[in-house]
Amino acid sequence: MSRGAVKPVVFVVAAALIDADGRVLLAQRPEGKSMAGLWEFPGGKVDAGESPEAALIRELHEELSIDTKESCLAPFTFASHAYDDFHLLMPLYLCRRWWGDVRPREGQAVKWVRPMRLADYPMPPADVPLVAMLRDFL
Ligand SMILES: Nc1nc2c([nH]c(=O)n2[C@H]2C[C@H](O)[C@@H](COP(=O)(O)OP(=O)(O)OP(=O)(O)O)O2)c(=O)[nH]1
Repeated sequence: MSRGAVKPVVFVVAAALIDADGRVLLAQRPEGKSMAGLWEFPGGKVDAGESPEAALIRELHEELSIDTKESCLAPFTFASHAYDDFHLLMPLYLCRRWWGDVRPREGQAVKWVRPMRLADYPMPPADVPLVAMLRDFL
């Protein structure tokens, strides 16, 4: 039985922000980053010693200048995906309540997208199953 190549597991948290019209926020990965140009759920890597929820609250603040709290983050599903050089483990939370207007702070384009239209936006391969689940759920 092959155990496969050992890759570092990278722990990333992400949120599907859902507005009052049931649209989901996607953010475009900026030039200079890996997978530039693809659309993703806002979020980022969990720091050592940080809880997933605290990391997500921090990332939403840093990237979009919104504030939310742990009780507004509902665990939904997760991605487990082997990229060439690392294995991504990424819980996806649903978030319907936050404070402040979405203001992208890192030069990224953002877009509110109806669930049925999510597939029109090219996303990282890890996200493809998540999008199908979101579309079915919302
Ligand atoms: N935030 C987010 N990251 C995602 C998604 N799908 C997906 O494969 N990723 C990957 C892209 C990155 O490799 C990693 C997130 O890292 P990050 O956003 O904190 O940091 P980064 O782009 O600077 O990372 P890097 O890959 O350029 O080192 O997770 C997603 O929907 N949202």
